[in-house]
Amino acid sequence: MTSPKSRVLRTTHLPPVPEMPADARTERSKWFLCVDDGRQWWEYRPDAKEPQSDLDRFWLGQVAEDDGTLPAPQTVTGAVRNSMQFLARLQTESGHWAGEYGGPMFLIPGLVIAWYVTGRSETLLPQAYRIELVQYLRHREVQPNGGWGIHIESPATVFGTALNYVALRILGVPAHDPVCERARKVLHSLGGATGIPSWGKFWLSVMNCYDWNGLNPIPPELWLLPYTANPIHPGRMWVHTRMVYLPMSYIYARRLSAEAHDPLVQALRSELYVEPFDSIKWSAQKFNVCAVDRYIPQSSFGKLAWTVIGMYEAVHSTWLRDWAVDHVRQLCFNEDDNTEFLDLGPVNKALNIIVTYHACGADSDRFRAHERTVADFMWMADDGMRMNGTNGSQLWDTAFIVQAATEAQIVTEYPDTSARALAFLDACQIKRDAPFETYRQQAKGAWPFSNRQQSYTVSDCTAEGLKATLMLQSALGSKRVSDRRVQDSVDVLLSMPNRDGGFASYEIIRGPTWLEALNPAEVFGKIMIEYSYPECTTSSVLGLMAYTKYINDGYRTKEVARAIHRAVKFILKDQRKDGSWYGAWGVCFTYAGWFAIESLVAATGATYATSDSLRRACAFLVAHQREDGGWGESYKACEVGEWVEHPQGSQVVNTAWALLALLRAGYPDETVIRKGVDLLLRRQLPNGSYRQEGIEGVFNKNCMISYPNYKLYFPMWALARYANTYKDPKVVEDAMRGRRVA
Ligand SMILES: CC(C)=CCC[C@@H](C)[C@H]1CC[C@@]2(C)C3=C(CC[C@]12C)[C@@]1(C)CC[C@H](O)C(C)(C)[C@@H]1CC3
Repeated sequence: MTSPKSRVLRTTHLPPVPEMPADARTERSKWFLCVDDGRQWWEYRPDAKEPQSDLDRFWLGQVAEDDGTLPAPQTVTGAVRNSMQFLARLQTESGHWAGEYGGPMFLIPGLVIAWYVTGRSETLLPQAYRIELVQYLRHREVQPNGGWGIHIESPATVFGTALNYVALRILGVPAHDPVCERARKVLHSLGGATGIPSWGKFWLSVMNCYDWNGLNPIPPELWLLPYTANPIHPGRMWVHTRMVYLPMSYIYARRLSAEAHDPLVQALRSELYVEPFDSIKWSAQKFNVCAVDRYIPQSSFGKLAWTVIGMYEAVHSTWLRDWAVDHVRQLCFNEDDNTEFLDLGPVNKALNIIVTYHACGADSDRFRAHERTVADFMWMADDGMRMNGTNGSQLWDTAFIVQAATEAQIVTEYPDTSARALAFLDACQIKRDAPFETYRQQAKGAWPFSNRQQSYTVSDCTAEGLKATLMLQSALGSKRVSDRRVQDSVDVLLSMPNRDGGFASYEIIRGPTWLEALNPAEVFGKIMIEYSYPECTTSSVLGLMAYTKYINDGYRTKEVARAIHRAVKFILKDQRKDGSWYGAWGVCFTYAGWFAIESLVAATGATYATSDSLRRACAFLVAHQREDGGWGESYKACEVGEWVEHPQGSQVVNTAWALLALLRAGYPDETVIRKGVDLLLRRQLPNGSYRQEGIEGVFNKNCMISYPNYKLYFPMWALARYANTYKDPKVVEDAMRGRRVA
């Protein structure tokens, strides 16, 4: 099969998208979360008579904070029980905990553009979804001036504003709607869409309201180079980067764009810029990125390299390009086939939809399979519908809930919940390696971040899945995951240590650090290759230790011991002078500090009394405790790499991480710890849950991502650890005074 050569994505033969009325809403009581074997998606059933589940109602903001069903806790364990009671209400029939996973503000536009240029299928984005996507974008406008940022807490940027503006217009919001008027004003004040970062230049080009000549090339030929001894083969890049640039290179090579005479395209061309579209010098825009957007400074080496690649683009051979495009198309298909069309993440999902449409057509089975799996990424909540950062965080949340409940010694009090969770952990383990080539790490034996179908190995998810399984099997006295399968997961973990002893996210580090200078995505840091992270390293250490503790059948014993030893060395080396660790995946120092301390204590037997590293780590945390007993970090800490106080004060999630860390380290001053515990007790709602506070997670240093389930289980975990350490102390009255009531 060879790829079609046409460049036009035909859009004008379809009826125009009707105008979306400003008051378009769906009925909150008619949304239902469906699950099947770890998959999850929201359905709108306007005629439904059946009641929603607690889970549906919770995410739609309909669960009372005080429904009078739980006793006010008298002991810390009582507060733990209330948390667990609430969590048990939210478990899905699949056994996993589902949740929202929004935050990034550049995902919806890609999908909406893909929807527009591939035939506007009702299956891909049903009307109810489109209404709620618009609601979400309205809700998430930056206050007070309008526009959108790169994530929900970010100030407005060109990237967020231009792309979401296009999304709204595609979805039928007219240019004169106040939300669009405000966004245009913001966009124009930032210089208009010529200064949009490269991923935005790409999406606007697909919409044909930016010119492909204003974009640095994305040559598909790179994929034809030999892998061995070649540092620039894309297979050596960080998996997210290569899987995004793969379909981008197909679309770029064929310059796929909507039809220019589409009236919406014409309208957008006149709305997005401060100058007339036809007067823009496109080749001068390649490196034009608005200052508020840019996170990574443009290196001169990078600029030179991209200029050379640009020269190649001007003279490239057609037959080589055709060959490369065919190869790339096959790799996209392989990715789809390996992941049951879920793909690695929301960005390559939207891109692969376009590739599939172009290569196979809208009536093909492949395109249909793509349409059907879009819903896995969409999450409905009280503020409308967003696109999640992955197809869910099923395994991640479930593994932590299980571990928190195990430490709280309450899994046997919840036999059904626990049995279902174990069934999910069992089903979620990946049972085979990816059958089709896309340069993947071993997958057989791994646990993924979301579900088995998506099938990507992640080091720490494997370890957390393994730990949770072994703990739960032991607590329940039931064995669903055989020792052989546990050995498979040990194999995965042992395939992952880097030369520095640390563990990266999806794969070992495959490329040289200087590749980072070629990072074409100006808004993300550290994306070209993998890096060792203290969080992933800690989870991996603890996973291997759990294996030794619970199974200990002599399998690869020496290698396990060596991997643990080297990993600990990495963690010690990664500690900063001030005693902290920088968190790459959570906000920020409380997150990484908690992880690092866990593995140092577990693997070395270090105590506060014996270890200088632990003492410094604790001193760092204690120095940042706030007056009210809690800890609160702003997401800005991730951007700047230094502690930044949260403007709204203490956050329950940061407080829980700091407490888990101090308790694990054996920090000797109980009053410090108790003050933090009291803050968690005060903030717990009568139904056992907590209110949503600031954003919890991060990726690539500059984009934040929500982990709303964290507030439901990390406080519970910290309270359980406190109760275990201090023999279930009473909830003192002071702590409960001022407790929040709905
Ligand atoms: C730049 C692009 C492609 C954007 C799409 C978003 C993805 C890159 C993000 C969204 C969720 C995300 C932060 C995630 C991770 C990597 C990057 C992801 C997939 C990992 C798996 C890395 C390892 C981490 O320890 C942890 C498991 C917490 C996260 C989970 C989510």
